[in-house]
Amino acid sequence: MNPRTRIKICGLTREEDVDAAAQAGADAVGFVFYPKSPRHVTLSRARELARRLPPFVTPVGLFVNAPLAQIEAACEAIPSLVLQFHGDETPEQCAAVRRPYLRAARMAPGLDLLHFAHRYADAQALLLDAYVEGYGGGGKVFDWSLIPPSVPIPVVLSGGLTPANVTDGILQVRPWAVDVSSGVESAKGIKDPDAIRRFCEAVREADARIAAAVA
Ligand SMILES: O=C(O)c1ccccc1N[C@@H]1O[C@H](COP(=O)(O)O)[C@@H](O)[C@H]1O
Repeated sequence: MNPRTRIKICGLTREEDVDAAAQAGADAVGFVFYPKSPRHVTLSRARELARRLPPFVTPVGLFVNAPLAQIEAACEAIPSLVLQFHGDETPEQCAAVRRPYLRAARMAPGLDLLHFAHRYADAQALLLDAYVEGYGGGGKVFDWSLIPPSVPIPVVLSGGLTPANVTDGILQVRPWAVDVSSGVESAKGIKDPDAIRRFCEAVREADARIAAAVA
């Protein structure tokens, strides 16, 4: 049983959003290094933002088909960085950086998730996202019933989560963690502190209901 669903808030670009996520109880925050994203941050900007994080809040660097040198430079600049591969990276490319990583699985119908998990067995977690044009951050929910019951790697549920649907998502999927970007924004790349707070409260609501059900 997962006693506490971990929370990642992704796509942070501003100091106040980093502070809001940490204060609301986020376990991780994501910095998007994909240049085509409206949430893209430069390495120096991400380093400034990561320096604000209190202890035990993990910075995550999101990459889409980035060159190895760029990923290594990010790891050097932000020593505690965990990686999120959200493109077409092979298992060998993910492993080459020698860092803990999350591997995004874009949930198109027909994807064999167990086979995918087997290929990326070195990943710390599989991050399940809706299939959208442009790789991610699309605010689209996928059909959670496509997730097989026994994925052998921890699952991070993602894709179109909001304060209104995350409780249901956790109760249905029972993921290790949840990840949100557009569902807590007032504009692309601009987080809404109240939405972040409500999102985290909705996660705790799910955890409380799960705990009550097993008590
Ligand atoms: O946030 C982005 O712009 C982004 C760009 C490219 C790949 C992934 C991206 N974000 C990730 O997408 C999922 C779902 O986001 P949303 O909550 O549906 O907006 C999430 O893991 C983000 O980290």
